Amino acid sequence: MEQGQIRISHLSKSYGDHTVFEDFSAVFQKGQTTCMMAPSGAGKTTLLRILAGLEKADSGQIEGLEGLRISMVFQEDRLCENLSASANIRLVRGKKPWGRDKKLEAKISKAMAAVGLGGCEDQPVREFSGGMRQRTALLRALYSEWDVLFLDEPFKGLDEETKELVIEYTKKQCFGKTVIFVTHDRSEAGKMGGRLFKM
Ligand SMILES: Nc1ncnc2c1ncn2[C@@H]1O[C@H](COP(=O)(O)OP(=O)(O)OP(=O)(O)O)[C@@H](O)[C@H]1O
Repeated sequence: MEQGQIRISHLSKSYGDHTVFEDFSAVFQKGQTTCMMAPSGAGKTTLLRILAGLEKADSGQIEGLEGLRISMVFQEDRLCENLSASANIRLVRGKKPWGRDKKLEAKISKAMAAVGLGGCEDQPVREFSGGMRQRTALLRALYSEWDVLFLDEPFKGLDEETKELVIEYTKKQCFGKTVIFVTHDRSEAGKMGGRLFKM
């Protein structure tokens, strides 16, 4: 296998009688963003879950992810309701939610301000709107220590102005890194840049 690639070979996955994909092969370059586009139900989330090791394929092979640290933004935010936004993000750095780390907190505040969440650091996420939660989940994924990042429609439902801000920030954080970004939205794909892959 060539260095610097994630290689998917002859992957098949069914749920009962329903075949999600069969004999699917693809190559993703490391150190780049790949925007993966496909219609709803094509199996994008299933593929990301298999790549992340959360689900097993029925057959096929995945090479190039061995030993790499994976981070992921799910379609659901999966936040800890009673923790503040900042504590949710700190958790993935192995920090206790109630502990204080001034340097990290300053970094988190800066990141939150960059995505339009300035001043909300200490607010419990149960008080957040859907869009605020979504951005917190995105920052949490970006702030974990990762080699490969999977983004499953992370900008869906954000208003256009916020989306611009968040894509700009995400793009900066992902520059030169291995990212697989799933979206239906051609304009989001265009704004994130990178290679377009149609599933
Ligand atoms: N746990 C499951 N059990 C049974 N069927 C499933 C399961 N997960 C996914 N599916 C089915 O597999 C197909 C692919 O689902 P998946 O969520 O991967 O698609 P997707 O391309 O990500 O769709 P969307 O863009 O709408 O999120 C769908 O038909 C879905 O109903």
